Amino acid sequence: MTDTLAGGFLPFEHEPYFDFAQTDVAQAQRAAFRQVRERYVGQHFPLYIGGQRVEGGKTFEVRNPADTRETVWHFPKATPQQLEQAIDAAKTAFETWRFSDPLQRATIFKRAAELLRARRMEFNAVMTLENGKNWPEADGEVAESVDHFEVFARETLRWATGKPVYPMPDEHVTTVYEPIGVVACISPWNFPSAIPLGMALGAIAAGNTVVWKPASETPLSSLLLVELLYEAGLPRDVIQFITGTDDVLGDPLVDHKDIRMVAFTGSREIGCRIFERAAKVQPGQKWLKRVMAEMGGKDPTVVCADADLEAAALGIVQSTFGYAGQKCSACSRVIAEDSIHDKLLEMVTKLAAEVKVGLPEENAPLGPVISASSAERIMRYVESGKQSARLVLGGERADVGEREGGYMQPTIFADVDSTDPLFQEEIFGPVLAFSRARDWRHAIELANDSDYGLTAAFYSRDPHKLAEARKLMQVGNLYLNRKCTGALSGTHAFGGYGMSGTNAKVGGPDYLFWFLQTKTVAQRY
Ligand SMILES: NC(=O)c1ccc[n+]([C@@H]2O[C@H](COP(=O)([O-])OP(=O)(O)OC[C@H]3O[C@@H](n4cnc5c(N)ncnc54)[C@H](O)[C@@H]3O)[C@@H](O)[C@H]2O)c1
Ligand SMILES: N[C@@H](CCC=O)C(=O)O
Repeated sequence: MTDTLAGGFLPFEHEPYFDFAQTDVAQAQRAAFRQVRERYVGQHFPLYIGGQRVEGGKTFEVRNPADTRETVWHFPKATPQQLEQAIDAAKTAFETWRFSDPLQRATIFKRAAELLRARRMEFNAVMTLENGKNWPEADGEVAESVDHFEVFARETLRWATGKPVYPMPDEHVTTVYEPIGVVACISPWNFPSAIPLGMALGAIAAGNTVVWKPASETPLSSLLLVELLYEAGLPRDVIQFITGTDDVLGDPLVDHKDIRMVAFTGSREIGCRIFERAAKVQPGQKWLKRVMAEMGGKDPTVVCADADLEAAALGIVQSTFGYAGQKCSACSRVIAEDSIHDKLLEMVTKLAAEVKVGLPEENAPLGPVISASSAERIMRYVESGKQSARLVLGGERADVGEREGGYMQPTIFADVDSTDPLFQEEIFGPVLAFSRARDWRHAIELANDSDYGLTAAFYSRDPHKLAEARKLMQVGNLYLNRKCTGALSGTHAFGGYGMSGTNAKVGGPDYLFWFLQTKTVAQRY
């Protein structure tokens, strides 16, 4: 695709994934695990405030979800004073960065893309060790991070030129976009690279400065990106990187008078809390805070009687059990037309039963969930589901020998009522609810029967049904005849409807507007 808006950059292509079926590629990934273990395991990592490396003080341990007895690395617990220093440093840096040349910003992102491309396997290995993704899942996310650098380079230049207005004979009028200030970027553990990077690049592409607070489960995937941006030429005080506990870095960061915007991705509970708290104008605060809150999902796959059932079954299994169902976009409900329901259930169950549980570092298809507490929470849903619905597959923790981790069998329930928590609540684990619809219109009604509205898949060969689905399905990301996970930066702008959040659409053509304010200048001669 030739990008006419890219200000002179070369054509854009999504970063291709590694083919781990090739022996040499698999060997290279194994070697990267050995190097990462030698280089990083056991290390203590710093904060970055005002461009300075900050070490010392209390720390916390990051555990390997594949065996939670293993501590992989240590990060600082920032103090309230360090939070204050970080916000202050970002505020000072804004006074310079806000006037930086957009071409300089874009060039830094292009350079960062090159640097990351050269280190993808290392970043994959780090992610696997701290968050339990298998090789292709980690690789998909690191490739998405490369795409983000390339896309945001282009978006920086596209927004730099302002927009045309209807002309007046006696005035020269321009509409231009300006940065807004200090942006707090707060991110979840399940996409520790692409998600915080998308929010931080949105902020700095627009000329803002950043206080980056990663999830405590997965800070190294984020820290390495910050250091990569420094290496690519980003002035070091543009991003402050702080880690620690939520009592110090949660409400106090959101409430701070000098924070202009909170860019958050995570749970509905915390997103709603941030939305509410940020609405209060603090003493000394000179703006209404902007809040981007991208939250959970309860994503359905609708299968019509005329659909390609093999494609649907494969898409369902991939999007439900990939990364143990821990994607906001994961399929967690299947709504099938009555006439094909039983056949589809049988096909999905057969495929799901073949999804082997094992170690992410050995590239098993189904790895552990992030923590013991997460596994316990998921098992509570499973146990209650055994009373309210029909268990078809799994339903137990999985045994992987010596390792201690949240390993779970792929689990499927059938005859799930639309009022059941299995149908309504985000479980965030390898658990699928099957429900029967009278016909395809009823299936769409059931799919829409949710507080959430993030992603959905819809399978049919009938152009009329596909057209109706386009209009009626209430989600931010609708996928027709394909699985509901795997949005690509620059192409599938990502963000949901309803309680899935503010519909920010990262990677899309309007995303940078979130981080900008608009100035109209009218001049008479
Ligand atoms: N819509 C999306 O694009 C998207 C993408 C990925 C994940 N998610 C959602 O994220 C959730 C899983 O992530 P999680 O468990 O890390 O979410 P979480 O809400 O528990 O934590 C997210 C971040 O918020 C921080 N936090 C905690 N308390 C805070 C407070 N009071 N104020 C400010 N920040 C606070 C955490 O430390 C973490 O960095 C799921 O619900 C998933 O669907 C959504
Ligand atoms: N953007 C990812 C999901 C991120 C949420 O966890 C996808 O499209 O599958």
